[in-house]
Amino acid sequence: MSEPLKTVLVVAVALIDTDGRVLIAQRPEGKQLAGLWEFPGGKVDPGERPEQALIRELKEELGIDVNEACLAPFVFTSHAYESFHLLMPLYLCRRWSGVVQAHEHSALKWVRPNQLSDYPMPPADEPLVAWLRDLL
Ligand SMILES: Nc1nc2c([nH]c(=O)n2[C@@H]2O[C@H](COP(=O)(O)OP(=O)(O)OP(=O)(O)O)[C@@H](O)[C@H]2O)c(=O)[nH]1
Ligand SMILES: [Mg+2]
Repeated sequence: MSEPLKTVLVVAVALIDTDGRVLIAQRPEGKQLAGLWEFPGGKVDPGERPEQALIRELKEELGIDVNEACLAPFVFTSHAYESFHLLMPLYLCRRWSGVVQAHEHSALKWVRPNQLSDYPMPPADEPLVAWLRDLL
């Protein structure tokens, strides 16, 4: 019997601009899944609430400030990677302050929901992209 996979909680967000486009960010060289496009976010630290973690990650990764009330729970993905099991809720957010900047990614892009499938994303993100396309 193989060891059970550890479940890792990662929080992510679809930031939506006034034109209805969604922000995706390219993972930098040297990181797992480098070059793939993802939703900004990251791991929830011990003792941290998911929304707190997302607000922290958005400040670190994009330099923006988000109010917790502006984070709307949307859908989640549950995906077995080789070395861990990813559980990742995706929030929607249409309001923030500051200008998005790539502090930790190699590029950022605003994309229409029906064009998200043109960008290579981690396998766990596939169902999220389908939900965004169908529900936004
Ligand atoms: N942020 C984010 N992570 C994703 C997505 N899809 C996906 O499989 N992941 C996986 O979730 C895991 C954690 O994400 P992360 O690398 O952003 O974590 P983090 O910001 O805390 O970075 P760090 O661990 O380098 O400090 C990675 O293995 C990543 O590949 C996604 O759309 N957004
Ligand atoms: Mg991250």
